[in-house]
Amino acid sequence: MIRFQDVHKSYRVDGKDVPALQPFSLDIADGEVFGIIGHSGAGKSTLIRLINLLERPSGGRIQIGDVDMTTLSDAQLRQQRQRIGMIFQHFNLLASQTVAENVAFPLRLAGERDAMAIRSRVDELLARVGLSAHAGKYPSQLSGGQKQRVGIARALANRPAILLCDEATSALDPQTTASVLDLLAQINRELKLTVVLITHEMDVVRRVCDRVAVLDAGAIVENGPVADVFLHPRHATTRRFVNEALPEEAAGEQAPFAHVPGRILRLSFRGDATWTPALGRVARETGVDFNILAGRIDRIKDLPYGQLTLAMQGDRVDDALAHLRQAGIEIEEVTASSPEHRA
Ligand SMILES: Nc1ncnc2c1ncn2[C@@H]1O[C@H](COP(=O)(O)OP(=O)(O)OP(=O)(O)O)[C@@H](O)[C@H]1O
Repeated sequence: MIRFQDVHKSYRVDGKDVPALQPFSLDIADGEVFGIIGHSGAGKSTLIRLINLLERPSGGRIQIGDVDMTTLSDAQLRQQRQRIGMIFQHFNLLASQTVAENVAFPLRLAGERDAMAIRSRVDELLARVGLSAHAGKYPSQLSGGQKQRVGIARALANRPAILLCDEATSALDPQTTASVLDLLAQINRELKLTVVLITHEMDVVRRVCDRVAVLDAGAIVENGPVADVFLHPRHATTRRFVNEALPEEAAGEQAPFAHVPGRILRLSFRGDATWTPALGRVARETGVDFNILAGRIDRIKDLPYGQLTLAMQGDRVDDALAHLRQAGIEIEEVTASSPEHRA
C-alpha cells in the first residue's frame, strides 16, 4: 500500500512558497493500476515524484508498506528506490549505450557484478517487452514505442514492487500507445506490481486503470473506481476529460434535448447488463415508447459497458425505470438545463 497522509507540497519561487499540491490523503492498494489525471500544471508530476521522494513533501507522511519514506536516511532511501521503477515521457535512455546496456545499467547500479547473471536477466527482460532481436541496437535506431519498451525493461530490472509511469505514452501515436498500455497491463497482471501512472488523457485511464484520482489546480477533486468516475463523473473537470475521451458520435449526447418529446434518460450498462435485452422487454411490458438519441458500447479495462441516451414516453415510464434499475441498469435523468450536459 502506498499511503499519503495529509501530504502537501509547495515550491519556493522568488523567496515565496507557491503551493503545487493542496493537503490530500490517498491510498493506493498493492497490485492495482492507479491513474492520476489532470491538465498541465495540475500537479501530476509533483504527486508521482513524491512517491519515490524525487520531490520532498512540505508536510505530511508518505508510507510504502510499513516504511515512512520521509524519515529515511539517504542510504535507506536509495535502497527503497530500487523497489520503485519509473518510466518517462521521453524515455530517458542513454544514447551512447545499446539497448542491452541500458537495461543492464540499473543492475550494475544495484551492485550486480556477475556478467552472466546480468546477461541472463537482460535477456529475460528484453523477451518480456518483445525486444530480444534489438539488444545490440542504439536508442536512435528504435521507434518511440520500442524506446519505451526499453524504458520498461530497465524499470523492471531490479524487480520493483511499484512502477511509476510519468506520461509514458504521451509522446506516442494512438496505436503504439495501445500496445504499450497492453504491455503495462500484462506486467501488472503477471508480476503483480503496483502501477501508478499520470496522464492527461481519460482514454489511457479507461484502458488500463482500476482506480483514478482527478487533479485540478493542485487538489484531488474526484477519486474512485474508473467505471464509477467514467460513467458518472461528478466534477466539471472530470466531465471534460470524459467527454474528450468519447468519439465524435457521442458528442451528440451533449446537444440540448429541449425539442425532444418525452423524458430524456441516460442508461449505463456494466458487465453482464450490457448484453441483456432488458430494454425491449421492459418497453413491451410497460407499454412505453423509446427513441434512441445516442449510444456506445466499449470497455473500461476488462469491463464491457454501454451507454444509451434515449427519450421515453408513456404512462408508465416510472415503472419502466424501476424495472430497468432492477435489471442492474444505472439511470440518470438528463435535463436540457443540467450543467453536466452542457459542453
Ligand atoms: N521545481 C519547481 N519549482 C517551482 N515550481 C514548480 C516546480 N515544479 C513544478 N512547479 C509548479 O508546480 C505546479 C505543478 O506542476 P507539475 O509539474 O507537478 O504539474 P503537471 O500536472 O505534472 O503538469 P505537466 O502535465 O505540464 O507536466 C505548476 O504550477 C508548476 O509550475
